Order: sequence, then structure tokens, then C-alpha cells
Amino acid sequence: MSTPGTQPTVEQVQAALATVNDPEIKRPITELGMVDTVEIDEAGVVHLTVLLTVAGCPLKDTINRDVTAAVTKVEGVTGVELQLGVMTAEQRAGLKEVLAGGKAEREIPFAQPGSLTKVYAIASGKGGVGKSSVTVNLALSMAGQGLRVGIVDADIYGHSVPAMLGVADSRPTQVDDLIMPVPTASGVSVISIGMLKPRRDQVVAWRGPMLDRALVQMLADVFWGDLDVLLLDLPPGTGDVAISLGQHLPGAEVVVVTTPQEAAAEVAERAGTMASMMHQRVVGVVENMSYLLHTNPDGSEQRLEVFGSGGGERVASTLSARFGYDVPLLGQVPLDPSLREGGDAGKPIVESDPTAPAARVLHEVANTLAGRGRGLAGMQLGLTPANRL
Ligand SMILES: Nc1ncnc2c1ncn2[C@@H]1O[C@H](COP(=O)(O)OP(=O)(O)OP(=O)(O)O)[C@@H](O)[C@H]1O
Repeated sequence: MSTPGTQPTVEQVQAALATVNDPEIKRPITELGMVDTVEIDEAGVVHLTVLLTVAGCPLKDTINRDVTAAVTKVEGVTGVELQLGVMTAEQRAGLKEVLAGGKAEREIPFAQPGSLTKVYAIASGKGGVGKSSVTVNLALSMAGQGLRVGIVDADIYGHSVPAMLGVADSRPTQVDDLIMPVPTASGVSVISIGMLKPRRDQVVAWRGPMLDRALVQMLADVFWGDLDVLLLDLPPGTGDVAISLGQHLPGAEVVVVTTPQEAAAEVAERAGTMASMMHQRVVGVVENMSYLLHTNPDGSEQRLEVFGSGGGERVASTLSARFGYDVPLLGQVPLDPSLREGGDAGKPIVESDPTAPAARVLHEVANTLAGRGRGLAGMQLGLTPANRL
């Protein structure tokens, strides 16, 4: 037993631990929430648990050595019993928050090589074809399967996603320069370019560099946590946002939304080609407003092709031929007043009327996209640097 006066205190041990940096993060382990428990017994032996960020951390020996050395130096310490544990997902989320909050340099988590988040950009040639409706319904359908889903609404003309999800009036909480995405009732996290404006009704003339900053802010300054899927609602066309996205997230894959109309299909092909120029893979085409189901007086059903037919098929086959890989038609979503009503009411059709034909098709598309694995097969290995285009 140590003599009176030399018994170390927990504070002294904590102060010693504060001198130990995590070797990878290069910040004190005490700041990172890695020190779990500290106890000192009567004999002056320090029993402590240090949590590693991931199991099998390759640098655990270094941490073990540094912690033991630092604590041994505290006056009165007669021994160190160090146990290494692993952070829970929640503790890791807390750690990430600490990191993102204090970071000067911004990093897009989804652009990091180890990112496990699938990123789908939903694009269209022209406005009003239902791109936002498709985005929110796919998100909710995937969330319904238990996936962690985030949406970035980058549509500068429409930014209608928050209203469709019932969070039109919500503003994101900000912790220092870290922005928390707005959670919806169904657990989807959303951030909209409209939320970055000081006032909702404010008109902003988004220009290239400003748009680029806004996109990076929505990707890097928002604490997304661990997402399985991130969906981006792009503005229609082949403009600045598509270029910025291609530069910042070349690994994003693109879903093209079109209507059956010839004119819509033609511009949709251009949006798809733009994505390919930015080395993004086009994973498929969704045809929306394909037909209206009409019940005849005799009870039989008929498909009224209000906007013509064949647009989705045409975009899919043109892009397949152009890129040399299969760009499938993922689904044909019928016109359905309850799809519009659901969007207007903040309760999209896959939740409000999940068995409606339109909802079924959207569920199918969501299943297809959610089921696509990661890997080189899904990546474009372009040789031209994106910023030269
Ligand atoms: N299949 C459908 N049946 C009925 N209404 C639909 C369908 N798809 C979309 N709509 C309605 O059409 C309107 C335009 O849809 P939406 O806002 O999703 O299009 P968008 O392509 O995102 O447009 P923008 O790019 O201009 O924002 C909305 O009112 C939406 O509710």
C-alpha cells in the first residue's frame, strides 16, 4: 500500500491521459471519448478501460504502450491494468461529431474510399417530370426496409422535397459549423438547399461557385452519420450542380427520370450523357406518368397513355448503346392523383397508399436500387480528370 500523500488521484491520471494522442486522429484520447473508466485501488494500481474506435484497430499496441507509459509517470502509481474495449456505434457517432465540429478542412464522407454509403443522384432532363416525387418515395420505401437513408435536395428551382416529407417549416439544428439534417417522421434525414437560405421565401440567384459551395456544405458540413443510402435530388438539366456533383462525388450513380413523351426523353438522354461525361454510372431509367388507369363502365380497365408511350424505353436503349453497358428501364410509374395528393400532404404514396399501382412500382424500383451491391462493377474508372471537362 502506498504511503499517505502519494496516493494518486483520478484527476492526476486523467491529466496524464490527456497527454496521450490517438495515433490516427492525432488528438488527445480524453477529448475523443476513448477513456471509458478509471479506477485506482488502495495499492496505487490504476485500472482503466480505453475504447478503440473500431475493433481490430491496427494501432492498439501503440495506444496500449502510450497510455501505460503516461499513467505510470503519475506520482504514486504502482501499476497499470489497461483493458481495451471498442466504441459502440453511438459512441463512434459522438466521436465523429467531435471531429466534424473541430475540423477546419471539409471532407465529404461519401467521397472517401472506405465509404459504405450508396449514393444515387436523381436526374431529369426537364422540370416537372416527377423527379422529386420519385426521390422521396424511393427514400421512404428504402427506409421502410430498415435502411438508413438521407436526402440532399439540391434542386435550386423546385426544392420541394421538405414539403413532400412534411418538414417544410423545419430548419436544421446547427452545432457550431456542423449542421444536423432534419429528421422526418419516417426516419429519413433530409437537407435542402432551401434550408441554407436565411428565409424560406427568399429568392437566391444561385450561380456556379455559390452553388458548388452549397453542394459541398450539404455533403460535408452536415453530420450524416452512417447512411446506407444517400439520394440527391438534382435540378433538371445538365447545369452547374451536375458538374459540381461529378467533381465532388464521381462515385455517385445516376437514375434518370423521364416521362413517356418524345421531347422529354430527348432531354433526359442529355442529362444521362452528362453524368457519363462526369464518369458517373447511369444505373437506370424511371419512366413517370406512364399511363392513367381508367375503369370503363363495364368494369374493365384501360391504360390511357396521356403523355404518349415509349420514352423510358427509348432513353434506356439509347444510353445503353451510347455507354456500352446495360442501362435498364427500372419501372413505369402510372399517373395517380393520390401520388400528387400524398406529396402535397407531406405523406408520399408509398406510405399513404402503399398498394396503389404507382406505389408498387416505386417499391420495386427501391428494392432494385437497395439491392445493388457495391464493387468495381458499379464504378466508372474514367481516365480523364473530371475537372478538365
Ligand atoms: N405519377 C404521378 N401521378 C400524379 N401526379 C404526379 C406524378 N408524378 C408527379 N406528380 C405531380 O407532378 C408535379 C411535379 O412533380 P415533381 O415536383 O416531383 O417533379 P420534378 O421533376 O421534381 O419537378 P421540378 O424539377 O420542377 O421540381 C407534382 O405536383 C407531383 O405531385
